[in-house]
Amino acid sequence: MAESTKQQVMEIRAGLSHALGVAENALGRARHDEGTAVTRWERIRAAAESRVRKLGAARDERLRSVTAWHDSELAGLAGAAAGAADRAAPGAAGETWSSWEPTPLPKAAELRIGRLLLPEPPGAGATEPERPGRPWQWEEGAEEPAPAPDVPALVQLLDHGHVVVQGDRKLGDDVVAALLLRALGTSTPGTLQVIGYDPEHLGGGLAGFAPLAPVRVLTFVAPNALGKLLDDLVGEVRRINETVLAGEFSSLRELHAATNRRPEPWRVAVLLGAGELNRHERTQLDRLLRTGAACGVHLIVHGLTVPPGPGIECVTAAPGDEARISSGGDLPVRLDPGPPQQTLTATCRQIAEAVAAGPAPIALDSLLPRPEQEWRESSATGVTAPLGDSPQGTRVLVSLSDYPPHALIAGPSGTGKTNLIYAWLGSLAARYSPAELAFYLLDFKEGVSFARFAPGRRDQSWLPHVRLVGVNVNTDREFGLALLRFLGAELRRRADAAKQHEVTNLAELRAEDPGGDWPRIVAVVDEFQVLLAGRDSVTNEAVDMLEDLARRGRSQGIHLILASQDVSGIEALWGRPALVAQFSLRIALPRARRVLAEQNTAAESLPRYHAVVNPDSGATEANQVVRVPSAGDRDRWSTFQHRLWRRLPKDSLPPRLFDGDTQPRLADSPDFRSLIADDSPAPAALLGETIDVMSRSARTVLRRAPGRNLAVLGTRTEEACAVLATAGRSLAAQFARDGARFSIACFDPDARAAAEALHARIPDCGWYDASNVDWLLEDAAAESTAAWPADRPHFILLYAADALPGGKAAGDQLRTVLRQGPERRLHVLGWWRGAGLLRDTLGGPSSRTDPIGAWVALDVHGSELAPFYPGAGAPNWYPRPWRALHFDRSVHRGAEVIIPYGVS
Ligand SMILES: Nc1ncnc2c1ncn2[C@@H]1O[C@H](COP(=O)(O)OP(=O)(O)OP(=O)(O)O)[C@@H](O)[C@H]1O
Repeated sequence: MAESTKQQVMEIRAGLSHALGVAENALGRARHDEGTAVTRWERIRAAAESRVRKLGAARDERLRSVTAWHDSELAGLAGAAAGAADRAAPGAAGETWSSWEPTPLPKAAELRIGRLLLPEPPGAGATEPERPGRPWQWEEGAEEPAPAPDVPALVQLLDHGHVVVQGDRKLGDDVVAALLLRALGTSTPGTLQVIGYDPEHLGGGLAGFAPLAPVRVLTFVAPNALGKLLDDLVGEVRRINETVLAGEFSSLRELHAATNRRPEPWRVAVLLGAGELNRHERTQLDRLLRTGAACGVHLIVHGLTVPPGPGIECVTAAPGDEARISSGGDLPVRLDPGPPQQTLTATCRQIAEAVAAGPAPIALDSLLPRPEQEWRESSATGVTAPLGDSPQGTRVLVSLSDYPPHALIAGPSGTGKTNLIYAWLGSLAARYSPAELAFYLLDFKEGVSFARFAPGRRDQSWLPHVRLVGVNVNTDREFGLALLRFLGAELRRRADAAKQHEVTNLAELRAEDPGGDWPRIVAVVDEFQVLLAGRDSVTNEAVDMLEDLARRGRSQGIHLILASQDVSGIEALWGRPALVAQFSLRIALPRARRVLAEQNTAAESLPRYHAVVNPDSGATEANQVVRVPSAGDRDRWSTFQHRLWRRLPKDSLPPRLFDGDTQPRLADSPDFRSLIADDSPAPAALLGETIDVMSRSARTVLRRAPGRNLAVLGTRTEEACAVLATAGRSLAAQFARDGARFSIACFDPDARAAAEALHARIPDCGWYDASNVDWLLEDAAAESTAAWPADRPHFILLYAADALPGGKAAGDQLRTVLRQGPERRLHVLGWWRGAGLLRDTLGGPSSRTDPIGAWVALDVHGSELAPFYPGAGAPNWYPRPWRALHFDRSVHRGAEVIIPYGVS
C-alpha cells in the first residue's frame, strides 16, 4: 500500500510538475502574446495619431487654398471693376481730389462721386483667425493677398442723362459740387455751360464756381425765373433737334461720333431746391428729363422730388456706408468729400481765363468724312466741302462751281488765313479723289507754309491732289506768271477739247469724254498782292492773265483762290472791276477790309478763328459766319495726308516743288539728264533753271551761224562760274570724246578753282591762262577766218574775258573770233565782269553788239543791258542773289529770269 501510496504521490507530483510546466509555458506564451499585442496597439495608436494630424494638415491646406482662391477671385472682380471704372472715368472724371487736375477728354466720361463698398472677402476682417493657425501650415514668405482695389462709384451725366441728389443736404451739396467740377474739368473750356437756380441761397450753393460767372460759363437765374429757365432750355432742345440734329442724328453724342463735330455746348442746369413746381414747370421739367440729354441739356437736381425714370441717376447722400446710387443697386457707397476749395477756385479761374482768351480750337477731323467715305464725290458740276460750323451749329458748306467760280480771301496777319486754306484744302482733298480735283499752290510769303503738301526731308508723303507747290517765291514773281501761263495753256486745252466735242462746259465735256483727264483745278495764290505789286510788265501780264483765267476758267473747271492780308490796297485789282466781279466767293477773316461789300461790316465783329463766307460778292444777306477748325497741328495733318497718300499707286509722281530758297542742281535737271552724245550740229548750252511750272532748263543753241556766242555779265564770280560750268558740262555731254574741242582760259584768280574743276570734268579739254592764251587766240583767229568750217566745233570758255592780256593784238583776235568764229563752228562762252567791259571788247560804244547772240546777266542793271537788247527799251531787271536774266536774240521776245544751277 505504502508502495502504492508512494507511487501515487510520485505520480501526483509528476502530474503536478507537468501541469506546472504546462502552466508556465502557457504563461510565457500569454506574456509574449501580451507584449506583441501591446506593441501592435502602440503602433496602431501612433499611426492613427499621425493620420489625424495629416488629415488636419490637408484640411487646413485645402481650406487655405479655397480661401486664397476666393480672395483672389474677389480681388480680381474688384480689380476688373476698378479697371472698367478707370476706363469709364479717366483723368479728371475719376481721379481722387488729392491728385486731381482738369484734363479735357475727347468724349464725355462717367463721373466719380465716391467709392463702392464691395463685400469683404471672408479671409479678411472677422474671419482672419481662421487663416492657417499652425506654424507648419503657413509658408514662410508667402505673399499676403493684395488688398481689394478701390472701386469708384460713377454716375453718368454728360451725353447720357440727369442726376437727382437726395438725402443729407450738406453731403448732397458736396456731391453736386464734385459732379460739376468733374464735368467742367473733363470738357474743353467753353464747351460746357452751367445755369444755376438756387432760390434758397441765391447762388450761395454754387459760390465756389463764382469765377466762371464773368465769362458766362456760369449764369444764375432769379428765384422766380425757374419757369423761364425751363422754357429756355426746352427751346434749345427744340432748336437743336430741328436745325442741328435735323433728323439725321438721334443725339449730339451720335453726331459727334459720326462727324467728330460738337457744334453745341453742354448745358447743365443745376436746380437747388425749388419748392413746389406749378403744373407748367412740372411739364417742362418732365420734357427736359425725357429729351434734354440727347441735345446736351442736363439737369442736376438737389432738393426737389423727381420720380425715377430712364436716364436719371438717383444719388442718396448719407454719411458712412449708408449712401447709395440707383445704378449701384444695394451696394453701399462711401461718398467722397467735396472738392477742396483751393482746387475748385484754381480750376474755375483757369477755365475762365481760357474762355476769356477766346474759343478753343476745333480739330480738323470735324471737317473730314469717315475714311471709308473718302474720295466718293464727283466734281463734274463743282466742288463743295464744309469749312466749319455756324454759330447755330449747322455746317457751312463752301462751293466752287459755275457760280461762285473763284474766291477772294482776306485776313490781317495772324487771323488764320493760312489755317483756313489748309482746312479748306483738307476738307476738299478728303472728298474728291485726285482724278476729280487737282491743286496748284503758290505762296508768295516768305516761309514754307505750303511745303507740308510736298515731300520733305522729314516726311516723304505728299497730298495726292497737289501737282505744284511754290514756296519762298516772294522774290520770284515770275513764278506767279509761270503758273498763270500754265493754267492759261490748260484752259486752252480744255476749250479745244470742248469745241471738239461740241460742248460748252466741264460737266458736259466729262460726260462726252469719260476716259479723259479732266479734274477740276483749284489754284491757290497766297499773298497774291506780291504778284501784283509794282507798276511793271509782270503786274500787267499777271492781271491780264488773271482776268482771262477768271472769266473763262469758270466753265472749264479752273478755279482761282486769291488770298491776301489786305485786299483793300491792291490797286491793280480794284482797277479791274470785271476781274473782281468774277471772284464772287468772298471770305473775310476777323477785321478784314473791303473784301465784303462796302456796307457789309460783319468781319469787324468776328471772334477769333471765325470767318464770314459770302458766296454772293459780299452782299450782306449772303453772309454766313463759320467757325474754322484748326488745321495747324502737323501730326494730325500728317496722319491724314499719309492715309490719302497710301492710296496712290506705287509709281505716282510727287508734285513739282519750287522752293525759291534752294539752289537747283544740274544733276537733277531732266533736260541735262536726257542729253546724249550725238555730235549734234545744233548743240544746246544749258544755263540754269527757268522759273517755270515744269523744271525746265534755260538753253542757248550754238549752231553754226553768226552771233552764236554767249556772254555772262556781272561781277558775281560764283554765279558766273556756275553758269559757265553748266554750259560747259551740258555741251560736253552732247559729244563723243573727239566730237568737239573744248578750251578753257582763266584770267581771274578767284575763278581759277571753278575753272579748273570744269576743266577736270571735260575730257581732253585745253587749259590756258595769261601765260599762254596767245597760242589759243592765234589759233582760234586763224580758224575763224579759214575758208571752210572746222570739221568739229570748238568751244572756248573765257573766265574774266575783260582781263585778257596781250593788248590790242589779242583784243583784235578775240573780236575776230567773236564775229567770224560761229560760222566756222567756233563759239565763245565768255564771262565779262560788266556790260561796259563787253562793249569795250567788241570795240567801244559805237561797235555792233550782234556777235553776242545770247547773254546771261547777273548783277547788271537793266539799263546797262539796253545795247544788247532789241528795240529801244531795256529789260526790266533788278539784280537779286542767285538769279540771272537770260536773253537769246534768236528765240526770245523778252528776257527770262533763270536760276543758276548750284555747283554739285
Ligand atoms: N481756326 C483756328 N483754330 C485754331 N488755331 C488757329 C485757327 N486759325 C489760326 N490759328 C492759329 O493762329 C496762328 C495764325 O494763323 P495763320 O498762320 O493761319 O494766320 P495767317 O492769317 O495766315 O497769318 P500770316 O498771314 O501772318 O501767316 C497759327 O498759330 C494758327 O495755328
